[in-house]
Amino acid sequence: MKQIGVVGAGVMGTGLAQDLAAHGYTVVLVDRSREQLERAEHEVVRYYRTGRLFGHDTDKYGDLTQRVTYTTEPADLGSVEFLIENITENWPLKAELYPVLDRICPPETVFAANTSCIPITKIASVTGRPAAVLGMHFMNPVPMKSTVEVIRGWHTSTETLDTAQQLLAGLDKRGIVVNDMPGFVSNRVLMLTVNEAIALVQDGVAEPAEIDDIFRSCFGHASGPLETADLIGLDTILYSIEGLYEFYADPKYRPSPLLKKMVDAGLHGRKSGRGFFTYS
Ligand SMILES: NC(=O)c1ccc[n+]([C@@H]2O[C@H](COP(=O)([O-])OP(=O)(O)OC[C@H]3O[C@@H](n4cnc5c(N)ncnc54)[C@H](O)[C@@H]3O)[C@@H](O)[C@H]2O)c1
Repeated sequence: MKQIGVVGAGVMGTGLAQDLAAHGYTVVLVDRSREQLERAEHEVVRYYRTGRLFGHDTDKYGDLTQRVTYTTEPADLGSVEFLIENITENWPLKAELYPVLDRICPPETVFAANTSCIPITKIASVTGRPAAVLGMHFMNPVPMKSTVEVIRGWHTSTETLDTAQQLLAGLDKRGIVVNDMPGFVSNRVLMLTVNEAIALVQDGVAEPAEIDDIFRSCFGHASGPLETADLIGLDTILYSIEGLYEFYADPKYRPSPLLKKMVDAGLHGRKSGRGFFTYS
């Protein structure tokens, strides 16, 4: 497996392109926004130059920047052997995209959905290859994280899971396989925690820095829920929690009004320069 398609050049798609290229894969990176592709290219070049500072051998296979193609044309995915989809966490958008990918890619191409919460079985249902669809929930930032939550949809075949594990091995990562339900393991728990942390800010119980400090200092977590939310993107958090609310029809997933207000105000976290904290 050498050529990998990556659809969506946002936070996750860019991280994947960096990591795949650094491990010798050739990447076709697709986004509908030219501006996002330009931003992604800038980040890939920056990673090539600075990755070594974080102990990453970005030069192991030569110049990784030469192995990424940037395009707005899904038709350029016609010969990829494996595809990882990372577009906005929005079901209508994904439901429109997958049938297009299904027509373009060879029937044996595996489709891995890097979604936070959308059920894999639902994604597979809009393709003609449900056995070749699985979830691969990569963690952010992709090049820094060694473990991936792998999701087995209703129809996902053993061959598809094996192919995905092979790709992960090529990235020096390990997959933990779980069954399919909205939010899987990680985000069914994390989204509730983040949402409740936002409710604490809304209720004036504590400042964001104090909430995160409690998680880091008292529980020994590597980061607090609000800095994690900023890293993920508050828009992605809102889409995810709205998805869980809808899929489970359970009021425990009701998004915090403060989260909705911040997203409306354009405070999308680290990627927009401001969320619960400010970034330069
Ligand atoms: N941010 C995280 O920490 C994180 C972690 C794991 C998984 N995810 C999941 O990964 C996916 C992407 O998240 P992100 O944070 O990178 O989002 P993002 O908002 O940073 O990027 C999404 C990208 O998708 C593009 N896009 C939207 N519709 C498209 C289409 N039809 N065709 C091509 N490109 C399209 C947008 O232009 C944008 O560049 C989501 O499903 C999210 O839930 C996110």
